[in-house]
Amino acid sequence: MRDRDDQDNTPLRQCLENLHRQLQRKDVNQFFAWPVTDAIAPGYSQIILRPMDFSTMKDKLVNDEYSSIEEFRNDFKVMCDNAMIYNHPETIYYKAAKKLLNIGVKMMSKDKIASMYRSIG
Ligand SMILES: CC(=O)c1cc(-c2ccccn2)c2ncccn12
Repeated sequence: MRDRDDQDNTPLRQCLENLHRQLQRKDVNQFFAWPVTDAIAPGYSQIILRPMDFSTMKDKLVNDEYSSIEEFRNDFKVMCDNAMIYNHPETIYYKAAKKLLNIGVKMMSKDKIASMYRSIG
């Protein structure tokens, strides 16, 4: 029986905590820190059917809802893609999402993920 502590410091969990921290540091304006609300983005919940943000990703991480780095990377990509769907290309949000996505794709390339799995054994 694995107690709570065991689940806290599995190699995958440590890897995801590290990736989450590194990626969130790149969101200097904290545009992606919290769920986007209809109050700040009119009609958002009608247009974006699968919202995602760093706080939700952290909750999923803490609740061990990610069984792989690829699942984590998918949520990250959804978060960035949402911003490029809802916002026009000339907005600060679209540009921030494009830049963040580029950083994340490099940080979580197939090769990088393979080497992470090798390092976490
Ligand atoms: C990520 C995103 O689409 C976003 C974040 C924000 C945001 C996030 C934090 C503070 C202010 N605005 C936002 N505001 C209007 C339209 C879209 N957004």
